[in-house]
Amino acid sequence: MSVNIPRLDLNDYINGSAEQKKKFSDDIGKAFNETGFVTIANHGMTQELMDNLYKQVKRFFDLPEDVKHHYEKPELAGQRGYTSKGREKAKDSKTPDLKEFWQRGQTVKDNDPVKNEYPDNVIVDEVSEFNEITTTVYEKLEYAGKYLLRAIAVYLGLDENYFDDKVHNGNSILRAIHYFPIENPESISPDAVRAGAHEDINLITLLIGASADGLEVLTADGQWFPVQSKGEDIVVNVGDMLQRLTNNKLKSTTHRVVNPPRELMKTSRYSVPFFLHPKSGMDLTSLESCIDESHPKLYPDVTAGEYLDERLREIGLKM
Ligand SMILES: O=C(O)CCC(=O)C(=O)O
Ligand SMILES: [Fe+2]
Repeated sequence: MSVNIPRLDLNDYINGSAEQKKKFSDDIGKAFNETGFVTIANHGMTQELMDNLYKQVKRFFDLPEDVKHHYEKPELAGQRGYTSKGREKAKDSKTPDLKEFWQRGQTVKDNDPVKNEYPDNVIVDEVSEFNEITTTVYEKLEYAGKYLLRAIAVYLGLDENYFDDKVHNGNSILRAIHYFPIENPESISPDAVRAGAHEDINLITLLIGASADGLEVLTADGQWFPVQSKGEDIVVNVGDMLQRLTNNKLKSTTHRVVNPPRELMKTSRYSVPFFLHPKSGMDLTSLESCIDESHPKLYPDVTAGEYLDERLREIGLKM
C-alpha cells in the first residue's frame, strides 16, 4: 500500500500567492486527514543550524552518566532537563524505550500570566552552545508551527489566526533524543524498541532528523510504513490534541522507531522533535463543524492542561 506523505514547501504558505497558500492548505489538510504526516521544506532552519544542533546534542549525550544525572528533575515530570535511560515507555507498553532525552520548554518574555505555570529551563554548564542552539531551534520551530497551524485553520474553515493566541507562549517542548547504542542485543528485553508504538499528545509535532532510518507509521490497513524525508526537511505530524479538536477529521497516526539491524546495533540515532502545545487553558472541545450525523462527537470536553496531565501519568513521567 502506498501512503500519502507529501513534501510541501512552507515558503509557499508564508510568502506565496493566494493560490499557493490555498494549495498548501488543501494539501496539508488532505494529508493530515488521510495519514496525519507531511514532510516540510523551507521551514526556516539552515542546514548549518541543524548540523550544529546535532553536534551540540551529541556533545551533551557524550557527557559522563553522573554529569547527566545531575540534570534530571523527576519533580518536573521530565518536562525540563534530562530524562535517563529506561524511564519513558509508550502508553500501552510495559517495557521502557531504548532512549535518553533532554527537554526544553517555553520562555515567556512578556507579562503573560501563564509565565508562572512554566518551570525554568535547565542550563547545561558543560556545553554552553547547547543552551544557545536549543533556544534558537525552539524559536524557529515555534515560528514554523504557527504558520502550519494557520494553514490548517484555513483548511478547517476557521479564521486563519484561530490558533495564534492559543499557542502564543504555549507549553511547547523541544526534545533532543539519543537512541543509544545497544552493545549486547541479548541483554535487552525482546520487546524493547527505540520508541514503542505511540501517538503524540500535543497539537502538531515538527521533527528534525527523521531522515535516519527507523521512524515508521501505522497505515489504516495495519502495516508499518517507513517515513522517508530528505535530510534538510522536517517531518510534521498531527497529535492527539488536534485530533480531538477536529473529532478525528485530522488523524493522530500511531508511529514508532524500530531498532536498527543487528550490524548497526552499536550505533546511535539522534532526533529532535518539537511538540507544539497550546497554553493549558485551550479548550479542546471538538469543533461543531467537525460533528454531524455521520461523524458523531467522540470525545468528552477537556482543556489542554487537563489532558496533558492525564497523558503524562500514562507514560510514566508523572506520578
Ligand atoms: O525519533 C523519531 O524519529 C520520532 C520520535 C517520536 O516519535 C517522539 O518522540 O514522539
Ligand atoms: Fe512521536
